[in-house]
Amino acid sequence: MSVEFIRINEVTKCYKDKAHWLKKGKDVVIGPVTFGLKKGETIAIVGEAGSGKSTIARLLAAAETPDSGYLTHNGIEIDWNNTSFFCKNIRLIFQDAQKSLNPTIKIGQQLEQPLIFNTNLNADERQLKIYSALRMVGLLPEHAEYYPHMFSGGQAQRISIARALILDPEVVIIDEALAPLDPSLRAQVINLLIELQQQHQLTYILISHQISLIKYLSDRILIMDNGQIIEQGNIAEIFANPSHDKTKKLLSSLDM
Ligand SMILES: Nc1ncnc2c1ncn2[C@@H]1O[C@H](COP(=O)(O)OP(=O)(O)OP(=O)(O)O)[C@@H](O)[C@H]1O
Repeated sequence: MSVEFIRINEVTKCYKDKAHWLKKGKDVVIGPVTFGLKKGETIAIVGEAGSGKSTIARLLAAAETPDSGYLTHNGIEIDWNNTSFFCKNIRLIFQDAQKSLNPTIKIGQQLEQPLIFNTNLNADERQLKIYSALRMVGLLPEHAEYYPHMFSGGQAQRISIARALILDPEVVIIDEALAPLDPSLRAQVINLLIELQQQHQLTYILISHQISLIKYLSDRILIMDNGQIIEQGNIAEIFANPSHDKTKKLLSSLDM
Protein backbone atom coordinates (compact mmCIF):
# COMPACT_ATOMS: atom_id res chain seq x y z
CA MET A 1 0.00 0.00 0.00
CA SER A 2 1.07 3.59 -0.62
CA VAL A 3 2.74 5.96 1.81
CA GLU A 4 0.87 8.24 4.21
CA PHE A 5 -0.51 11.36 2.51
CA ILE A 6 -2.34 12.88 5.47
CA ARG A 7 -0.99 12.95 9.00
CA ILE A 8 -2.39 14.51 12.14
CA ASN A 9 0.31 15.27 14.65
CA GLU A 10 -0.09 15.66 18.42
CA VAL A 11 -3.60 17.05 18.02
CA THR A 12 -5.52 17.97 21.19
CA LYS A 13 -8.99 19.29 21.95
CA CYS A 14 -10.23 20.31 25.37
CA TYR A 15 -13.92 20.77 26.18
CA LYS A 16 -14.59 22.95 29.18
CA ASP A 17 -17.38 21.44 31.20
CA LYS A 18 -19.52 24.22 32.66
CA ALA A 19 -19.77 24.02 36.44
CA HIS A 20 -23.24 23.19 37.74
CA TRP A 21 -24.36 24.37 41.20
CA LEU A 22 -24.44 20.72 42.31
CA LYS A 23 -21.13 19.57 40.76
CA LYS A 24 -17.81 21.03 39.84
CA GLY A 25 -17.13 21.21 36.09
CA LYS A 26 -14.59 18.68 34.79
CA ASP A 27 -12.70 19.36 31.56
CA VAL A 28 -12.64 16.66 28.87
CA VAL A 29 -9.31 16.34 27.08
CA ILE A 30 -8.97 14.49 23.77
CA GLY A 31 -5.42 13.71 22.61
CA PRO A 32 -2.64 14.29 21.93
CA VAL A 33 -3.44 12.10 18.96
CA THR A 34 -1.09 11.23 16.08
CA PHE A 35 -1.80 9.01 13.09
CA GLY A 36 -1.47 8.91 9.32
CA LEU A 37 -3.72 7.93 6.42
CA LYS A 38 -2.74 6.07 3.27
CA LYS A 39 -4.49 6.22 -0.12
CA GLY A 40 -7.15 3.61 -0.59
CA GLU A 41 -7.12 2.21 2.94
CA THR A 42 -9.86 1.96 5.55
CA ILE A 43 -9.05 2.80 9.14
CA ALA A 44 -11.49 1.88 11.87
CA ILE A 45 -11.68 4.01 15.03
CA VAL A 46 -13.01 1.98 17.91
CA GLY A 47 -13.66 2.89 21.54
CA GLU A 48 -16.26 3.11 24.26
CA ALA A 49 -18.92 5.84 24.14
CA GLY A 50 -17.31 9.17 24.96
CA SER A 51 -13.75 7.99 24.21
CA GLY A 52 -13.32 10.71 21.58
CA LYS A 53 -13.95 8.97 18.23
CA SER A 54 -16.36 11.56 16.80
CA THR A 55 -14.20 14.40 18.09
CA ILE A 56 -11.29 13.03 16.05
CA ALA A 57 -13.61 12.75 13.03
CA ARG A 58 -14.81 16.34 13.44
CA LEU A 59 -11.25 17.61 13.87
CA LEU A 60 -10.11 15.78 10.74
CA ALA A 61 -12.97 17.29 8.76
CA ALA A 62 -12.23 20.71 10.35
CA ALA A 63 -15.77 20.83 11.71
CA GLU A 64 -13.85 21.74 14.90
CA THR A 65 -10.44 23.33 15.35
CA PRO A 66 -7.93 21.73 17.72
CA ASP A 67 -6.30 23.51 20.65
CA SER A 68 -2.88 22.31 19.53
CA GLY A 69 -1.25 20.07 16.95
CA TYR A 70 -1.13 20.22 13.17
CA LEU A 71 -2.14 18.38 10.00
CA THR A 72 0.04 17.72 6.99
CA HIS A 73 -1.03 16.83 3.44
CA ASN A 74 1.75 15.32 1.34
CA GLY A 75 4.19 16.74 3.89
CA ILE A 76 2.81 20.31 3.76
CA GLU A 77 1.14 21.78 6.84
CA ILE A 78 -2.51 22.77 6.26
CA ASP A 79 -4.17 25.54 8.26
CA TRP A 80 -7.31 24.27 10.06
CA ASN A 81 -9.08 27.41 8.80
CA ASN A 82 -8.39 26.44 5.18
CA THR A 83 -12.05 25.53 4.62
CA SER A 84 -11.58 25.01 0.90
CA PHE A 85 -8.96 22.27 1.52
CA PHE A 86 -11.09 20.45 4.10
CA CYS A 87 -14.36 20.80 2.14
CA LYS A 88 -12.77 19.38 -0.98
CA ASN A 89 -10.62 16.66 0.51
CA ILE A 90 -12.16 15.34 3.72
CA ARG A 91 -15.90 14.70 3.80
CA LEU A 92 -18.23 13.29 6.42
CA ILE A 93 -21.16 10.95 5.80
CA PHE A 94 -23.76 11.65 8.43
CA GLN A 95 -25.50 9.05 10.56
CA ASP A 96 -29.03 10.27 9.89
CA ALA A 97 -29.16 10.89 6.14
CA GLN A 98 -32.76 12.16 6.11
CA LYS A 99 -32.10 14.67 8.89
CA SER A 100 -28.93 15.92 7.20
CA LEU A 101 -30.93 16.89 4.08
CA ASN A 102 -32.93 20.12 3.94
CA PRO A 103 -36.58 19.03 3.45
CA THR A 104 -37.53 22.18 1.53
CA ILE A 105 -34.79 22.07 -1.12
CA LYS A 106 -34.61 19.73 -4.14
CA ILE A 107 -31.82 17.15 -4.06
CA GLY A 108 -30.15 18.61 -7.15
CA GLN A 109 -29.82 22.01 -5.47
CA GLN A 110 -28.46 20.41 -2.29
CA LEU A 111 -25.83 18.57 -4.32
CA GLU A 112 -25.03 21.77 -6.20
CA GLN A 113 -24.20 23.81 -3.09
CA PRO A 114 -20.71 22.32 -2.46
CA LEU A 115 -19.96 22.77 -6.19
CA ILE A 116 -20.96 26.45 -6.10
CA PHE A 117 -18.85 27.16 -3.03
CA ASN A 118 -15.80 25.05 -3.86
CA THR A 119 -15.36 24.89 -7.64
CA ASN A 120 -15.27 27.17 -10.67
CA LEU A 121 -17.68 24.98 -12.66
CA ASN A 122 -20.37 26.79 -14.63
CA ALA A 123 -24.08 25.88 -14.32
CA ASP A 124 -24.01 23.29 -17.13
CA GLU A 125 -20.86 21.65 -15.78
CA ARG A 126 -22.38 21.56 -12.29
CA GLN A 127 -25.48 19.85 -13.65
CA LEU A 128 -23.40 17.17 -15.37
CA LYS A 129 -21.46 16.62 -12.14
CA ILE A 130 -24.72 16.26 -10.16
CA TYR A 131 -26.04 13.71 -12.66
CA SER A 132 -22.82 11.73 -12.56
CA ALA A 133 -22.79 11.77 -8.71
CA LEU A 134 -26.38 10.46 -8.67
CA ARG A 135 -25.51 7.73 -11.18
CA MET A 136 -22.39 6.83 -9.18
CA VAL A 137 -24.59 5.86 -6.21
CA GLY A 138 -27.14 4.01 -8.34
CA LEU A 139 -29.73 6.82 -8.60
CA LEU A 140 -31.04 8.58 -11.71
CA PRO A 141 -30.50 12.15 -13.02
CA GLU A 142 -34.29 12.67 -12.62
CA HIS A 143 -33.84 12.32 -8.85
CA ALA A 144 -32.22 15.78 -8.85
CA GLU A 145 -35.77 17.19 -9.10
CA TYR A 146 -37.05 15.25 -6.06
CA TYR A 147 -37.40 16.49 -2.48
CA PRO A 148 -35.87 14.46 0.41
CA HIS A 149 -39.22 13.08 1.67
CA MET A 150 -39.67 11.32 -1.70
CA PHE A 151 -36.76 8.96 -0.94
CA SER A 152 -36.55 5.82 1.19
CA GLY A 153 -33.96 5.63 4.01
CA GLY A 154 -31.55 3.68 1.80
CA GLN A 155 -31.89 6.15 -1.08
CA ALA A 156 -31.35 9.06 1.32
CA GLN A 157 -28.14 7.38 2.53
CA ARG A 158 -27.05 7.06 -1.12
CA ILE A 159 -27.68 10.79 -1.57
CA SER A 160 -25.55 11.60 1.45
CA ILE A 161 -22.79 9.45 -0.08
CA ALA A 162 -23.20 11.32 -3.39
CA ARG A 163 -22.94 14.63 -1.52
CA ALA A 164 -19.80 13.42 0.28
CA LEU A 165 -18.21 12.35 -3.02
CA ILE A 166 -19.28 15.15 -5.35
CA LEU A 167 -16.09 17.17 -4.78
CA ASP A 168 -13.89 14.09 -5.44
CA PRO A 169 -12.46 13.97 -1.90
CA GLU A 170 -9.50 11.88 -0.83
CA VAL A 171 -10.91 10.94 2.58
CA VAL A 172 -14.47 10.03 3.59
CA ILE A 173 -15.42 9.67 7.24
CA ILE A 174 -18.24 7.22 7.93
CA ASP A 175 -19.30 7.97 11.51
CA GLU A 176 -21.88 5.32 12.48
CA ALA A 177 -23.54 6.13 9.14
CA LEU A 178 -24.39 2.50 8.40
CA ALA A 179 -25.88 1.65 11.80
CA PRO A 180 -29.44 2.88 11.13
CA LEU A 181 -29.81 0.84 7.92
CA ASP A 182 -31.52 -2.55 7.91
CA PRO A 183 -29.16 -5.48 7.15
CA SER A 184 -29.96 -5.90 3.44
CA LEU A 185 -29.72 -2.17 2.78
CA ARG A 186 -26.52 -1.98 4.81
CA ALA A 187 -25.03 -4.75 2.66
CA GLN A 188 -25.94 -2.81 -0.50
CA VAL A 189 -24.40 0.43 0.81
CA ILE A 190 -21.25 -1.42 1.96
CA ASN A 191 -20.83 -2.97 -1.50
CA LEU A 192 -21.29 0.47 -3.03
CA LEU A 193 -18.66 1.96 -0.68
CA ILE A 194 -16.17 -0.81 -1.54
CA GLU A 195 -16.78 -0.34 -5.26
CA LEU A 196 -16.33 3.45 -5.00
CA GLN A 197 -13.17 2.99 -2.92
CA GLN A 198 -11.65 0.74 -5.58
CA GLN A 199 -12.63 3.09 -8.41
CA HIS A 200 -11.46 6.32 -6.77
CA GLN A 201 -8.68 5.19 -4.37
CA LEU A 202 -10.74 6.64 -1.49
CA THR A 203 -9.50 6.51 2.07
CA TYR A 204 -12.23 5.67 4.58
CA ILE A 205 -12.33 6.37 8.29
CA LEU A 206 -14.90 4.04 9.77
CA ILE A 207 -16.38 4.72 13.20
CA SER A 208 -18.54 1.81 14.24
CA HIS A 209 -19.48 -0.48 17.08
CA GLN A 210 -20.11 -3.40 14.70
CA ILE A 211 -17.23 -5.82 14.89
CA SER A 212 -18.15 -7.80 11.76
CA LEU A 213 -18.29 -4.60 9.71
CA ILE A 214 -14.98 -3.38 11.11
CA LYS A 215 -13.27 -6.71 10.34
CA TYR A 216 -14.76 -6.86 6.84
CA LEU A 217 -13.96 -3.31 5.74
CA SER A 218 -10.84 -2.19 7.61
CA ASP A 219 -7.13 -2.49 6.93
CA ARG A 220 -6.04 -0.81 10.15
CA ILE A 221 -7.60 -0.03 13.51
CA LEU A 222 -7.11 2.69 16.15
CA ILE A 223 -8.30 1.89 19.65
CA MET A 224 -9.34 4.92 21.70
CA ASP A 225 -9.81 5.13 25.42
CA ASN A 226 -10.44 8.24 27.47
CA GLY A 227 -9.39 10.61 24.68
CA GLN A 228 -6.17 8.72 23.82
CA ILE A 229 -5.15 6.22 21.13
CA ILE A 230 -4.03 3.29 23.27
CA GLU A 231 -3.24 0.89 20.44
CA GLN A 232 -3.10 1.00 16.65
CA GLY A 233 -2.06 -1.33 13.84
CA ASN A 234 -3.01 -3.84 11.20
CA ILE A 235 -6.54 -5.14 11.75
CA ALA A 236 -5.70 -8.85 11.57
CA GLU A 237 -2.75 -8.45 13.94
CA ILE A 238 -4.67 -6.43 16.55
CA PHE A 239 -7.60 -8.86 16.50
CA ALA A 240 -5.26 -11.86 16.74
CA ASN A 241 -2.98 -10.36 19.35
CA PRO A 242 -4.38 -7.33 21.22
CA SER A 243 -1.75 -6.04 23.62
CA HIS A 244 -3.91 -3.75 25.77
CA ASP A 245 -6.49 -5.12 28.24
CA LYS A 246 -8.95 -2.43 27.16
CA THR A 247 -8.55 -3.53 23.52
CA LYS A 248 -9.29 -7.15 24.46
CA LYS A 249 -12.40 -6.09 26.36
CA LEU A 250 -13.56 -3.77 23.61
CA LEU A 251 -13.08 -6.18 20.72
CA SER A 252 -14.91 -8.92 22.57
CA SER A 253 -17.77 -6.66 23.64
CA LEU A 254 -18.58 -4.95 20.35
CA ASP A 255 -21.92 -5.86 18.78
CA MET A 256 -21.90 -8.66 16.23
N1 LIG B 1 -19.16 20.16 21.94
C1 LIG B 1 -18.81 19.54 23.08
N2 LIG B 1 -18.85 20.20 24.27
C2 LIG B 1 -18.47 19.60 25.41
N3 LIG B 1 -18.05 18.33 25.50
C3 LIG B 1 -18.01 17.61 24.35
C4 LIG B 1 -18.39 18.17 23.09
N4 LIG B 1 -18.22 17.23 22.12
C5 LIG B 1 -17.78 16.12 22.76
N5 LIG B 1 -17.65 16.35 24.08
C6 LIG B 1 -17.17 15.40 25.08
O1 LIG B 1 -15.97 14.82 24.59
C7 LIG B 1 -15.93 13.43 24.88
C8 LIG B 1 -15.75 12.64 23.60
O2 LIG B 1 -16.95 12.77 22.84
P1 LIG B 1 -17.08 12.05 21.41
O3 LIG B 1 -18.44 12.35 20.88
O4 LIG B 1 -15.91 12.39 20.59
O5 LIG B 1 -17.00 10.52 21.84
P2 LIG B 1 -17.33 9.22 20.99
O6 LIG B 1 -16.25 8.24 21.28
O7 LIG B 1 -17.56 9.57 19.57
O8 LIG B 1 -18.69 8.74 21.66
P3 LIG B 1 -19.96 7.98 21.00
O9 LIG B 1 -19.52 6.59 20.66
O10 LIG B 1 -20.98 8.02 22.09
O11 LIG B 1 -20.37 8.78 19.80
C9 LIG B 1 -17.21 13.12 25.65
O12 LIG B 1 -16.93 13.16 27.03
C10 LIG B 1 -18.14 14.24 25.26
O13 LIG B 1 -19.07 14.51 26.29
